[in-house]
Amino acid sequence: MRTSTTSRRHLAESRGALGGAASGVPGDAHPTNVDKRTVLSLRSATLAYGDRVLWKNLNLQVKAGEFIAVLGPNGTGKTSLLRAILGQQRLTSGTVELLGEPVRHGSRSIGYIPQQKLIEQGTPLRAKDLVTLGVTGHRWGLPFTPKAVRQHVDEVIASVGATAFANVPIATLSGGEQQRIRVGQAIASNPALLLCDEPLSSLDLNHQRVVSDLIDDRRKALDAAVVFVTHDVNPILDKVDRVLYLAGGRFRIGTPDEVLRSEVLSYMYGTPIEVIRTRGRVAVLGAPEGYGVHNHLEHHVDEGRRH
Ligand SMILES: Nc1ncnc2c1ncn2[C@@H]1O[C@H](COP(=O)(O)OP(=O)(O)OP(=O)(O)O)[C@@H](O)[C@H]1O
Repeated sequence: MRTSTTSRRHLAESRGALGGAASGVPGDAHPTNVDKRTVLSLRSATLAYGDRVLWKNLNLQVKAGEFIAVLGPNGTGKTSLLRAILGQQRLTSGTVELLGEPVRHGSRSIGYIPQQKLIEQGTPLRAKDLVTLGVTGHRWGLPFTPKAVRQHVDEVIASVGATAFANVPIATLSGGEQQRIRVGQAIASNPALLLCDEPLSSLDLNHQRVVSDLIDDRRKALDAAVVFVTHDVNPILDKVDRVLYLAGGRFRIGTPDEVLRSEVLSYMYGTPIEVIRTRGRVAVLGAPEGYGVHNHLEHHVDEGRRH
């Protein structure tokens, strides 16, 4: 049985998960939530490109059903973290395990939802073909799709609300419709872990809600863990159990209330940062030039002040 959001939050808080910086304090040193399956485990994980250390001594255990948001400015290594979990990027040191085994490239236990990018006109694939690819993987191209697979694909397509456009060339669909299909493709193999790389970027507010609800529904239905990279936590704030915040070569892990605080982010950025909560949204003000984020959040604060 799944725990409620409140009790899951409580569990996350009781883990005392806040901590971890480039200086080496581990983030998740004492996970006590032993009643749930550990899906993803990073231990003393460090990634450097040459002399440039993106993150160091990162410890993170993610349980089945847990929703983790990965936040931080451009270039801090969020996508590199996903690549390491996907087995596409070797760690400089430390380990990353999926369901107790070292990660390997092409694992069927991971569903990956990439950034929203419009598919080129003329691409011959139908929505249904893309979801079938999520089931058959490397066996794509077989002349014959077994009936059981076809039935499963239909169920997945129905679960993401895409039945009406299942047979339409995907390039002709809207951005929101295409992103539904990508969610369908990612969940088609019933993955234990869903990795989402800014899946809401360039979607309008309505479709951000639709797609984030879809991911969350699938998380609940599959008891899947979710690691969700985003520049704006607000569309998913009500779903997030814990945040991994990367900035300035440092990281912090904890509940949104623990991490999204002025004193925590000021320390990480090395400059005064103001975190404001308004109308259930979070705004981060004062990130230094060059960090390239959060300007859009200031917009939300302005909106709040106008009303
Ligand atoms: N294979 C690589 N070799 C060298 N440097 C790399 C490599 N991959 C990424 N980088 C660099 O590492 C840094 C982190 O990149 P990454 O894409 O992980 O950041 P990010 O936090 O996802 O950024 P954004 O928010 O802009 O998408 C960037 O400066 C990038 O140029």
